Parts: sequence; structure tokens; C-alpha cells
Amino acid sequence: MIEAKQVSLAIDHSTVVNQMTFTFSKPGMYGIIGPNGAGKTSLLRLMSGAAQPSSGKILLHGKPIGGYPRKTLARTMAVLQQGGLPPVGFSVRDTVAMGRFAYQGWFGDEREDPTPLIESALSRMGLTELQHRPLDRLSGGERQRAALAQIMVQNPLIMLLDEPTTYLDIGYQLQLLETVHAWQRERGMIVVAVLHDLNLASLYCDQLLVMKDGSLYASGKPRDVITKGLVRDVYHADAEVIYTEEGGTPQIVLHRAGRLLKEPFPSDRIQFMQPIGR
Ligand SMILES: Nc1ncnc2c1ncn2[C@@H]1O[C@H](COP(=O)(O)OP(=O)(O)OP(=O)(O)O)[C@@H](O)[C@H]1O
Repeated sequence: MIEAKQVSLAIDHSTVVNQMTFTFSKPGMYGIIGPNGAGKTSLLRLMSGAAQPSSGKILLHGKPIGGYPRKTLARTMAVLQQGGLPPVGFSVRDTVAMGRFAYQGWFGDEREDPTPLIESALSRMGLTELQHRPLDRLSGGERQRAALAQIMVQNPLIMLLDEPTTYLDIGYQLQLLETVHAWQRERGMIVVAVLHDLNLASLYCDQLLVMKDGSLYASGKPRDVITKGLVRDVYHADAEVIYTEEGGTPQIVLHRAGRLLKEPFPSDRIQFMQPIGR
């Protein structure tokens, strides 16, 4: 169980997370949505213990998150950071194996052989054939899948994902969230994901938490949260909401920029390229 109690974060005298209170007590998929700069990543940093609240607290199983030793915390909670893994020379397999650090002794030894877990994570993320390739020779999407495989082998009960579908094409976005969703159900985990794509958030999350200007704007089931009014008020965009046949999940259909509710770019700033040679 993870709880935020009146939690705030100020950076350079500006409040980026403002008095957020919520509880994720049951296993499930929880989505954090909201526009750029709303404070989603900052909230996730507070929840992972990477940032200290200016006021209020984050409790993990009833205890302040800052009080957990690093390895104990890593056995409970895994974090997929925005941007994923850097393009370095380690192989995919070695990188994924690094996810086991919380279970290793001083000399990198483990009580049980982690090989089956590593191989299962590689296979679930479709990385078996790429396992010996260094990260700096992978595409952004492949590195993102390696990052998820790394936190899978960490075997957490709570998983925090910051924009896990960045760099992925729509097929892999669906496949990644499908894998996370199945894994969440199998293990009874709490998965908290910052997602920009409202349709994916709606398809895969049990509950959504909407942030705007650092504050909690709305929360609830996708069906109650994803509305035309939300898209207008929070994103200043114009959209229709339709519902899928199976389960009545809301999906938004955008209208083009001509109907944007924000000030469009001034036309004198839009310059069209002249064809070369004219
Ligand atoms: N280290 C920092 N120093 C100064 N300001 C910061 C820092 N980190 C975040 N901010 C500011 O805090 C606000 C919230 O940022 P945050 O990254 O949490 O938003 P977000 O909702 O995750 O945005 P995005 O969707 O663009 O990733 C922004 O205005 C950002 O500029």
C-alpha cells in the first residue's frame, strides 16, 4: 500500500506538487495523467523516495518511505525512469541481470540462481535474440523494453513507471502495457504509470489520477474521468469521447488544430519551406 498525505514539493520557491492526498491500497493499475509540467514526474519521484517532500508525507505500508534502507526498498518497489536506460556498452542480458542487485550479497552472489527469472523477463519483453547486443546498438524502443525487463527481475510488489511507452510504436505500446497488465494481475502488484496517451491510460488503468498545476484535479475510473470536459479544461483541446463495445472503455477522438481552444501559433511565425532551386 502506498499513501500520499497532503504531500507537497517546492523547487526554487515554486510549488510543483501541491497538497496531494491519495491511497493506492489494492493491487491494480493506477494511471497518472495531466499536461506537460503538471507535476507527474515530481509526484513519482516523491513516491519512490528520490525526492523529499517539502511538507506532508509518503507512506509505504504505513511507514515513511525515507525510512527504508535502499535494498529493502528495492525489493518492494521498482522504478522505470523517464527516458529509460542510457545507450552504454553493457549487453542487454547483463543490464537486465543488474535488476537483481537488491538480492545480492557483497560479492554479487545470490541464494537462488536468478537465471530462469532473467530468461523469462528477456523472453516476455521479446529480447531473447538481442540479449548479447550492447545497449548502444539498440533502438530507443528496444532499450525501453530492456529497462522494463530489468525491473521485472527486481520482482517488486509496487512498480512506478514514468512514461513507459515513450519511443514505442503503437504495436509495442499495446504489447508493453499488455505485458505489464498481465504481470500485475499474476503477481497482485500495484503499478503506477505516468501516461500521456489518454486512450492507453483508459484501456489499461483501473483508476486514474489527473494532475493539473501540481494539484489533484480529478480521480476515479477511466469511464468517470475521461470526458470531453476534462480534455477541454485540462489540455485545452477539443475532442469527442467514444466508448469501446467491449467494456465501454472511453476513447478520445481529437479534432484538428483549427478547433484548438488555446491561442494558436501566430501565423507570422509559421514559415513554409520553399522547394530547393526556386
Ligand atoms: N529540477 C528542477 N528544477 C526546477 N524546476 C523543476 C525541476 N524539476 C521539475 N521542475 C518543474 O516542476 C514542474 C513539474 O515538472 P514535472 O516534470 O514533474 O512535470 P510533468 O507533469 O512530469 O511534465 P511532463 O509531462 O512534461 O514530463 C515543471 O514546471 C518543471 O519545470
